[in-house]
Amino acid sequence: MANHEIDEEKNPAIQLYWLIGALLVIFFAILLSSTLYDNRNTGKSCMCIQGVGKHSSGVLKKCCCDYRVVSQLNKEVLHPLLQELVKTPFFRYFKDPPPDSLSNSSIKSLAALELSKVVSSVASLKFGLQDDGKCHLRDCSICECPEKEFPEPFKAQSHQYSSSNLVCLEENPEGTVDRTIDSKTFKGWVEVDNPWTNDDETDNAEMTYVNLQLNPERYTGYSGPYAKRIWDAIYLDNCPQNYQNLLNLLFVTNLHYSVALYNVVDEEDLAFLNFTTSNFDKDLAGEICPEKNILYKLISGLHSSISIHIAADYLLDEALNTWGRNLTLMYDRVLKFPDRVDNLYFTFLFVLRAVTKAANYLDKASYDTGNPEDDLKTQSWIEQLVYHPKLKFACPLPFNEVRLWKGKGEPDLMQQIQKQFRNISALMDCIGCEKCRLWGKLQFLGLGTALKILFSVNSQEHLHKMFQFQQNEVIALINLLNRLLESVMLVHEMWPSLEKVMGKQVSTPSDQPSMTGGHV
Ligand SMILES: Cc1cc2nc3c(=O)[nH]c(=O)nc-3n(C[C@H](O)[C@H](O)[C@H](O)COP(=O)(O)OP(=O)(O)OC[C@H]3O[C@@H](n4cnc5c(N)ncnc54)[C@H](O)[C@@H]3O)c2cc1C
Repeated sequence: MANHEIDEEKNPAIQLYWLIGALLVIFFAILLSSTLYDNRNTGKSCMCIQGVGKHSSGVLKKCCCDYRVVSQLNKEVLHPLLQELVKTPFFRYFKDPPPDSLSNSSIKSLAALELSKVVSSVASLKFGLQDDGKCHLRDCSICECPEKEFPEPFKAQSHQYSSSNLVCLEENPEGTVDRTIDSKTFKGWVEVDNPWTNDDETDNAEMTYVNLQLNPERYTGYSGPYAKRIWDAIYLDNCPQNYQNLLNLLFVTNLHYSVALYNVVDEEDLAFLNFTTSNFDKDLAGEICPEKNILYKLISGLHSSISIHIAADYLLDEALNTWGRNLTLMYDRVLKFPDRVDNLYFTFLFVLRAVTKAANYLDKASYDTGNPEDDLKTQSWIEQLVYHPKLKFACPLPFNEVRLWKGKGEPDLMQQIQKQFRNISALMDCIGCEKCRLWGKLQFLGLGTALKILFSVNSQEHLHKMFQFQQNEVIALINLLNRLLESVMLVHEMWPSLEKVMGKQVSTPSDQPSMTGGHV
């Protein structure tokens, strides 16, 4: 018996088992301690992806900051700072091509969509997706404003538009735009390509500046099958392999177009078509491309934000030109859908994380508009925004991107998703309403910039090289953050009155704090 025990101890196989056992114990100990460390740093384990689409009960499930924290931070820190920032000369001008240069880029967008793979000619594609501009309000268009309004560094050195080219497309004060051509970039801003967007800022000599403060994102009257068609195409492009659906969409949109033009389809067919298109998003979000869920959430969150801004500044009475809040619209389009509210928060936290991750770069960047007093203020507000102690303490990691892109074949997936997002950005040129196109382009560029910051392919190896931005990208990023923040605050603010108006529970987190201030 004793001999047998000694034999066992000497048996190399048994010794190996012991060794493996010991290693496993060490491995689990390390795992446990790293999880505890993670939780200590972030308050909870942050994945921010899986649970957000489900109905929330007070927190953004598996997310790093709950609704209450987000709400407090917004009110006390982010809202005051962002409202100042977006009014500064640096952040209020966005570089945008004039409408008459869009026909080429629309064709480019369509080419970018690779629809040529499924249909034979670009011309028929153009017919399929180019918009009719069913935007019956003058408020849809933007208008040009005098060159003297611009900071010196923004002014073109050559190729300026003559005053006869400065056609005022509408007379109301909200629509003023300056289309002076910019041929001078800011000192320190580099012209690098953003792999996430279709941004052709570098090669378009016809770019002009638009004053965002004079062109608020609001109701424009752009609606009907044409607007929906763009959204459908955006959601559809979330899943590039799905060419059959793409084909279906083309078929459907062409039929919509035919219906509008020639009335060639009867009511029953139209009901079928509407049913088909309204189900695209659900299909795409859920069953067909679950791995692209994050992109879907970002787009859906942005869609919610746009809808909230439309409802918040709505033309209530066209005859009397009365503008105000349309609570029913806000409820019908966003608040009665828990996933749309969650996606809005998700997108907001995602963009907030991107801004804080790029803190070092943003803090050191040049905000030169030729007016040292303004520029110093801009610099100081940016510094406060990205390093605010309350933000660092309460919500240190609004979104944890580190755990993404770890699987096999992820570089390919990343490139595939980048391409999809570029295609989506390119679709903005197909929007038939000028003001919607402006805000659409800006916000998708902002989202592309956030994606570039968080998911740059080179982020691990070349951290110091990673953050290089075009001026327009930074302007878009900060303005997008402000738009999303305003939407989140509006949702909080509107809850009590919406419950009264609707007479029922709206889709809100159950621990919703009562928000009174923070008018957006
Ligand atoms: C990029 C872009 C910018 C626009 N900007 C403006 C603007 O500034 N002012 C303006 O008045 N109009 C704007 N529009 C038009 C506006 O967004 C709507 O399309 C229009 O008001 C008609 O709304 P709707 O109720 O038919 O639904 P839409 O908002 O067109 O939605 C289409 C379909 O998408 C799905 N859907 C809706 N919301 C979500 C969501 N959050 N997540 C997932 N799926 C969703 C639903 O199935 C819905 O039927 C813009 C359109 C686009 C594409």
